[in-house]
Amino acid sequence: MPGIVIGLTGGIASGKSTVANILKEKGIPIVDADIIAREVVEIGSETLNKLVETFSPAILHNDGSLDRAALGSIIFHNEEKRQLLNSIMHPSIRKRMKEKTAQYLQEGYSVVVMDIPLLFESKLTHLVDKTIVVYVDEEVQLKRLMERNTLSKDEALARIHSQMPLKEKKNLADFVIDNNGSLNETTTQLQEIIQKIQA
Ligand SMILES: CC(C)(COP(=O)(O)OP(=O)(O)OC[C@H]1O[C@@H](n2cnc3c(N)ncnc32)[C@H](O)[C@@H]1O)[C@@H](O)C(=O)NCCC(=O)NCCS
Ligand SMILES: Nc1ncnc2c1ncn2[C@@H]1O[C@H](COP(=O)(O)OP(=O)(O)OP(=O)(O)O)[C@@H](O)[C@H]1O
Repeated sequence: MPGIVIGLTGGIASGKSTVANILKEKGIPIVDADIIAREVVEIGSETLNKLVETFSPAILHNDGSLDRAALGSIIFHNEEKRQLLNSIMHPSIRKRMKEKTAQYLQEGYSVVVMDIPLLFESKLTHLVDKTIVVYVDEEVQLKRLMERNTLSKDEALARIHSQMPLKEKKNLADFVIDNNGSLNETTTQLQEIIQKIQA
């Protein structure tokens, strides 16, 4: 019986990693796009060199590593530059995500989760069998993002508005987790969804 691939998505700071960690504790492997996005821009990588050519060496720290805050302040305030960034980074991220997912399925896992923030924006739903959206109200999302990343309201809103509205994603999902409440409430919803998917 081939394994089921679940696409986990939501909005920035909506709780995808929090949900992914609960799944990890259940022994379900997670293929995390954000982690892979860090791997593909390691010092000396072709992708990082392309980013420097495109956005200038101002996006590097003195040690040659990517200054994530510097690049973020450029692309989250400029749609054209964000699309340019995506065209440079997404092919290698997507390739590596597919490889990791295929590897877990080959190892015999019955469920594999792909944690992809831009699952719907990047039209990647063909890679997964079922989708789960982690939903929060925008004011909760804004508060949690500002607190977690110590961002100004303006910076946090720029990031939130660089993605498809969560209300839209909610309507596209096979399953929705309402993460406005406690971690326990989120865990209960997740357990019910996993039981339905594995049934
Ligand atoms: C711009 C970067 C360097 C900022 O790094 P930073 O450490 O501040 O953020 P981090 O990587 O933790 O991402 C935080 C969240 O931002 C959102 N986000 C990231 N990239 C994008 C993007 N291109 N468009 C919209 N939202 C994005 C996601 O919700 C992500 O979970 C980084 O976000 C990045 O490399 N983005 C491009 C890769 C990408 O598109 N990742 C999403 C894969 S689906
Ligand atoms: N149910 C909850 N109650 C309170 N705080 C929460 C809850 N879920 C998540 N958080 C907190 O909100 C913040 C964002 O959660 P998390 O990092 O899981 O979101 P994310 O969707 O993975 O974010 P990103 O898009 O940046 O990857 C974190 O500080 C997390 O601890």
